[in-house]
Amino acid sequence: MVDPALNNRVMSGNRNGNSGSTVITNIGELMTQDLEHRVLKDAAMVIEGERISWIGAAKDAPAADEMIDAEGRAVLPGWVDSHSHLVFAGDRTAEFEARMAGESYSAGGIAVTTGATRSVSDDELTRLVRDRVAEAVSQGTTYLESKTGYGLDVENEARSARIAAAEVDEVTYLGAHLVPKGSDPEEYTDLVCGPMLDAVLPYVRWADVFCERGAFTEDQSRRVLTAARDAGLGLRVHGNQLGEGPGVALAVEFAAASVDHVNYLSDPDIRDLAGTWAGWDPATGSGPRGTVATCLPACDLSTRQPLAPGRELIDAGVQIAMAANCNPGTSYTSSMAFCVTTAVLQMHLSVHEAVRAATYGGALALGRESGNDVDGERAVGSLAVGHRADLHLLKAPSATHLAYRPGIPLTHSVWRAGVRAV
Ligand SMILES: N=CN[C@@H](CCC(=O)O)C(=O)O
Ligand SMILES: [Zn+2]
Repeated sequence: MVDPALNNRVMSGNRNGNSGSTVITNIGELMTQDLEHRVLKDAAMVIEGERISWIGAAKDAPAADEMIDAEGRAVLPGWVDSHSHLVFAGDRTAEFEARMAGESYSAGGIAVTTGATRSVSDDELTRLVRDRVAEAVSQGTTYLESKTGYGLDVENEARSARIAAAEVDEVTYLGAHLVPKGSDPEEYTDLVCGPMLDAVLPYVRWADVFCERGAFTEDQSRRVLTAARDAGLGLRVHGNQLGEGPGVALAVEFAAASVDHVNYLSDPDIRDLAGTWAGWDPATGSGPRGTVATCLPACDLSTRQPLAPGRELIDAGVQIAMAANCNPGTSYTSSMAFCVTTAVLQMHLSVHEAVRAATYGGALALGRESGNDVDGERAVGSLAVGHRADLHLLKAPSATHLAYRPGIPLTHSVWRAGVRAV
């Protein structure tokens, strides 16, 4: 059961609202996803306020105000879901049914959701987003990004950004999701780069563009990325989802934090992405961060696209993230566990690699990883002293059960910024 009050963006203290300490002991497997990739057996950890203050062997655990016996269960970092589109109303069941009957996905369906989203009140849209965040948290997600992109005019994009900013951890401006019917593509791109960008700026940290046939061309995408960069936003790109195209190359050119989907990659795309990580040291997390390739396996299955080549990307030296891409068109799920299961069973990642992509990788895509405590906020996506206490206890002795027991809801309990959320 999720306490809706726990969905607030900034939280501190424990369930009782004080800043006492809690030791979680008798942890069967503690998968830290820290820089050393430590996986501890018979472990314990201590939470103080919103942070982790101690990690080690259960036998050495210090005393604390409260003691929780994990009874041999596994503990991992809460999921960091770095790609979602939560600000929407309505659903697209009919489109999904048609797709399962053989239709292919096209960007045009975004217009259906835009109409439904514009038609609901602020209160209703807020409730819908809040419910989706609660659903994600109940499955172990503790840090969540959402895009705008179903407003597609100045007023509705600003409204989406404002609502998202109150409900999720990171907001990405996606006015460049679809050219609305009846609009001239160049004039609409001007709007995205001008008045719409100005209107969303107070609420967003990132900007994105859907660079794909049926959405935005390479030139239009370049204009959007340039305007967003000049406005001080971090960048990401929806790229190479429906076919090979310029998305990855643009993301690399603009040093974007991530390029997402990445289903159709040429050899040069993979080589260029790997090149962005050449100066970064994975052992210390220092050096210039490259462009994360974000894989969205639930979306790939729901749109019947080939799964993103996560194995090849990792082998080439690219840092990857895994995200649920919750949205009504291509991936109506917030289940990160489903993505991890698919990554292991179908994309040939090890359990450790899949969990890493869904925790540390997401944090890397959002610039919130270890050693990068920007704006005074604590690192997320890995468990180490000083990091935000975002924990996911499984109803299982090891993370391997996520793949070994597909479809079984394995979330036992969740802490978000030191607060028991589930
Ligand atoms: N591909 C672009 N945007 C979303 C889907 C949007 C929609 O069809 O509603 C995605 O990430 O899959
Ligand atoms: Zn998306």
